[in-house]
Amino acid sequence: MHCVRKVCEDLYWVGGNDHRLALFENIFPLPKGVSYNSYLLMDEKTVLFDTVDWDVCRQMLENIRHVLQDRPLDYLVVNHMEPDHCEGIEELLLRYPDLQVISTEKSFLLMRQFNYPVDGRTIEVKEGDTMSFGRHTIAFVQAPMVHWPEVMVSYDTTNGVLFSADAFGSFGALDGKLFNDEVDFDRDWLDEARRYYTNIVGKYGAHVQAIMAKAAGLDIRYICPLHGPVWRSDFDYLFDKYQRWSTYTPETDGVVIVYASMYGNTESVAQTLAAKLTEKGVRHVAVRDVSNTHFSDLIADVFRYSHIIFASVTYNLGIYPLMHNLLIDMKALNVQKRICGIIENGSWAPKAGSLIHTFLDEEMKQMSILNTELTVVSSLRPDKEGELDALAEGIVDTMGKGADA
Ligand SMILES: Cc1cc2nc3c(=O)[nH]c(=O)nc-3n(C[C@H](O)[C@H](O)[C@H](O)COP(=O)(O)O)c2cc1C
Repeated sequence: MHCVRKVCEDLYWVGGNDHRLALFENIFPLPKGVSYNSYLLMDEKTVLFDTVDWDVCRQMLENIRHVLQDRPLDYLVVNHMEPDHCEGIEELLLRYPDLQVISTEKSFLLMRQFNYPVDGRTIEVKEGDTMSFGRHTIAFVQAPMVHWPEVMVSYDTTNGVLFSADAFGSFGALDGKLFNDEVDFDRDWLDEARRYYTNIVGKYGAHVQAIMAKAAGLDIRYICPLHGPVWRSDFDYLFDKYQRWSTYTPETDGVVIVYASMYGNTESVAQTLAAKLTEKGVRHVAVRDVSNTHFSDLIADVFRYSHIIFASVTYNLGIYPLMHNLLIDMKALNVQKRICGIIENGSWAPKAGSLIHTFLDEEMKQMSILNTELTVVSSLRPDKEGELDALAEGIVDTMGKGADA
């Protein structure tokens, strides 16, 4: 059965939703599913913007057939040549023998590498090129590294629709609700949108800034991303989030305490610190066990909060492996400009604290470390509580002051 939504005059969402896929990119859990968005423009020519993953390809084909009725598909614009948006290409080329594919030089190179049979059916576009399909004229804008090097976005100069590729996307299936104003985005979508952005595009903040600067000059009325809701209102809300995330500016004045604990003693310190902070009036305090929180959630948290407290046991003279992995992931995704606190635990030769300190200091950018570092020897005894209080004070004193505090 077809499942289509009208976006605006002449334009239809013809993508698909998937609740069965366990892991996006074979790594990120999808508790709320995922959508693959594909958009069909019905002008004097018919133009499809991107395709979908193989899992929902039949759904997309049925949707396209339903909207086209007996018309052929004339053009396919490929804004992003990642396979989750391209698995429909081959099938479309077979079904529509006159179909031509519009994309960038790099994108066609990738298409050939991935064995999509596009040869002889390509129209190459570059920055600033436009094509008219009747009433609608589309401008093509390069957006390299948002999130692959070949990416472009397409802008319909006639009605202000921006086909934004992976930018402004989110994990989560649409489940019938296409537009941002049909959902409570802040309540139901923001966490998954943050997890999507920070883990998928987070590394490329400077490139996201570049495309946002280009977008600022456009009269945008709709943003059509490749995953998640279509935006047709509240652009300031969305741009504010993207501005913060892409400049590594915290979204929330608050603390995420990430702990690694094998027997519960370090966990107990983390809980006590959380209680002390809450008592001191800090409203946003999150406590995460590094062993049972998926790293993609931890990455979303460290992008979100102004303060990160690392509380780790020493493990064979090193940092607990999962905590070490988190630090490596944070570095890989360019996390920076945070205020950090360190709590270490060791029973005979505590080392985790100094190693975390060195990592933050030498491997990462603009991480400000509170000088109230705390060493716990096996368990926190009452005579050490003053040191934990001092750490809590240091956190409260630097709240709202950014990483330069
Ligand atoms: C496998 C293993 C390796 C450890 N290696 C060290 C170590 O190299 N140096 C040290 O001081 N403590 C070491 N410890 C002790 C822990 O760092 C920590 O003090 C202890 O597990 C209590 O904290 P917890 O209850 O939060 O797990 C080790 C513990 C385990 C189980």
